[in-house]
Amino acid sequence: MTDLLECRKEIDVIDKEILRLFEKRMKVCEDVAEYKIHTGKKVLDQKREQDKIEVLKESAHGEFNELGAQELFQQIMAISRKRQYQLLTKNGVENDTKDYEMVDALPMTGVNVVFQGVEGAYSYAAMRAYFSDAVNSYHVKTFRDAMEEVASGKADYAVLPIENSTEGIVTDIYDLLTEYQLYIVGEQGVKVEHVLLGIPETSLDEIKTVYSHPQALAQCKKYLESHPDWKIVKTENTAGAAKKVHEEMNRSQAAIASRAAGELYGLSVMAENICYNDQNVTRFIIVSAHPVYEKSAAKVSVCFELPHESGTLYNMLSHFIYNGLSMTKIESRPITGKKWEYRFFVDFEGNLEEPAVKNALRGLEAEANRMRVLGNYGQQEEQ
Ligand SMILES: O=C(O)C(=O)C[C@]1(C(=O)O)C=C[C@@H](O)C=C1
Repeated sequence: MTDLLECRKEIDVIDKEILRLFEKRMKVCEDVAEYKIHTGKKVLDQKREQDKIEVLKESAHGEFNELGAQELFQQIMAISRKRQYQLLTKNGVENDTKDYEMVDALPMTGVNVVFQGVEGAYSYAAMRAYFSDAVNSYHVKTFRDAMEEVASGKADYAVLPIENSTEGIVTDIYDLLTEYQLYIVGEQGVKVEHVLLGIPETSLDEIKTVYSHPQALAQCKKYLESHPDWKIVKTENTAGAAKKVHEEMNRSQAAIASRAAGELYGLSVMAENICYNDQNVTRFIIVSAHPVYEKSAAKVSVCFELPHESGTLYNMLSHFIYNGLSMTKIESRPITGKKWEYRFFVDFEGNLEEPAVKNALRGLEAEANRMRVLGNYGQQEEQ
């Protein structure tokens, strides 16, 4: 029988040799980086990598080692690229974020701010919480309209809901973010406490129809399930539902919306705390046409598409891990016109000024099919 200690000793010697050769190889890669910095040649050369893998596989013995060699050298070359991205950053080679401008603080007074919905909507509450009273605010009917207002320059900022802690992401906003060349410059959380609103002095057994936005209906689904005979009707926003009940003055109608919307439209609260999650918060983003970020910005949002190949997502995420960046969120959305292909949205902690962030973005930019930095915003969470 072979001796384990002997085997381990032999492995230690081999590993030392592998490490010596790895470091030797990395030194050569640094020379390659220098060449690429001077010539502007791209770090990633897929053809060269494929050719190398083929040659190495041919030299390997047996199927198992062929696959092993492929995986090993793919990793070695991925590390080589990451070292090269670091050197490019160190040498001040510009990347995709070169148009981003850092500011001490965003202009917040005398600006035009658009939100979707009507007054009394949660977007309105988010707008009020984020901006001072010194802004000119107005509302539009749809999320797309809000995006258009910013894209055309009529509004400086739009306030849009992107995620709810109970129901998850607002998919329309994710899709619109890829359609419009706009930037996330801020975020605001709003605690969402839905109530059932009706005509004053109406009782629950008079209700036949309940109006609200699909997200609010979903957040209150347990409550609605306890009233199976009610007809549920979707509206464009919660405050709009309250407005409708107020305008139609029909005692059989009720709306699910905020207490503030009820006050605005003179409706009574018929049931409180009807959302099944009492930690129900909606996160809103502040969108601008200008790629700016505040000095204190602590969160980066990116989106990218990937080739339909095994391991591509793993490779992309390795850029965050390798650069010590903490990923706080990942989402995917189907790409229209490309069946079973997805666009990924990742949030991670950092500021565009940090070398680690620059390195990771450089890697994503070079290795994803399409990559865009959606914004750098948000404050560091208080400890
Ligand atoms: O040969 C190059 O151009 C390199 O940058 C070196 C290297 C490697 O490590 O072998 C790394 C990245 C390229 O995608 C291809 C190969």
